[in-house]
Amino acid sequence: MGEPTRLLIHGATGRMGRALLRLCAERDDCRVVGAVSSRSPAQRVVDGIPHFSAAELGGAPGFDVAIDFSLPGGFDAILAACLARDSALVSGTTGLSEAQQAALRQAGERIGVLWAANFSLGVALLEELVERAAAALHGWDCDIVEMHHTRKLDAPSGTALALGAAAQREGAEPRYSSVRAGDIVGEHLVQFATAGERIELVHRAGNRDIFARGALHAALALARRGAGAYRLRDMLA
Ligand SMILES: NC(=O)C1=CN([C@@H]2O[C@H](COP(=O)(O)OP(=O)(O)OC[C@H]3O[C@@H](n4cnc5c(N)ncnc54)[C@H](OP(=O)(O)O)[C@@H]3O)[C@@H](O)[C@H]2O)C=CC1
Ligand SMILES: O=C(O)C1=N[C@H](C(=O)O)C[C@H](O)C1
Repeated sequence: MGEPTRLLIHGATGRMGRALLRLCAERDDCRVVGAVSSRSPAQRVVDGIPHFSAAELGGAPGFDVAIDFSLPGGFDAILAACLARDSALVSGTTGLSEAQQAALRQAGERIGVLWAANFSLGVALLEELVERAAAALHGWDCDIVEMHHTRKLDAPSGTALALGAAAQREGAEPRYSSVRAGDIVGEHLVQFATAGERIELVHRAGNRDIFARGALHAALALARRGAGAYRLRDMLA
């Protein structure tokens, strides 16, 4: 095995950031060289990992790939930091604006970038199943119901919107419903309905490790690729 891939975790104190730090600590093919969050005190070192606040991002050490699970307000800075250092970026931050998505695609001309609304294997398959069902079910109503914990800020979820794009058919717009309750990690139901029958496709996340493992897999694969705007399915093939 070669040198471990150097990772910067952006959004490190959050629910996803903490899962990533824990999973990285169990592996020897990657090394976290820096952890960034909006408010981490300057020069704090936890378990040997230097933490930086968003304002100190420029002082973080060199890294091969940044993994970003933060908020849209932090996205421009991490993308700029990756461009400035010729480092790759894997992002799972949802609620990005059209302009931020366009900036990410443009960055793909210079560095490797990969954004996904959901890094679980199950949702990657669900998207394909929804595409297939939508292609076969002309004229059926499509409803997407997503449920998440009460701390989630964006609605509909990024995954619901991605599933909606997969379900898009001429003349039939999917409808979205969002539930925010308790500590639900993430559930997505795609229902196709017509007179007398319904099809339901459901994914339920039981913990955040499924997303963190997918993002780590994508980051290590992206480190071996050149510039480009990749999708998660490019890294699963
Ligand atoms: N694609 C996927 O598979 C998944 C995507 N997500 C998405 O990931 C994102 C994070 O989710 P979650 O971990 O639950 O959120 P949390 O609120 O738990 O964590 C957010 C993290 O981002 C940091 N942060 C906030 N603003 C900034 C900023 N301006 N600059 C740098 N860091 C910042 C916070 O730092 P501080 O604590 O200091 O404020 C914190 O570390 C959300 O957009 C969520 O929808 C979540 C799960 C899976
Ligand atoms: O914020 C979350 O928690 C999640 N966000 C993602 C989304 O918006 O789809 C993925 C997952 O459902 C958890």
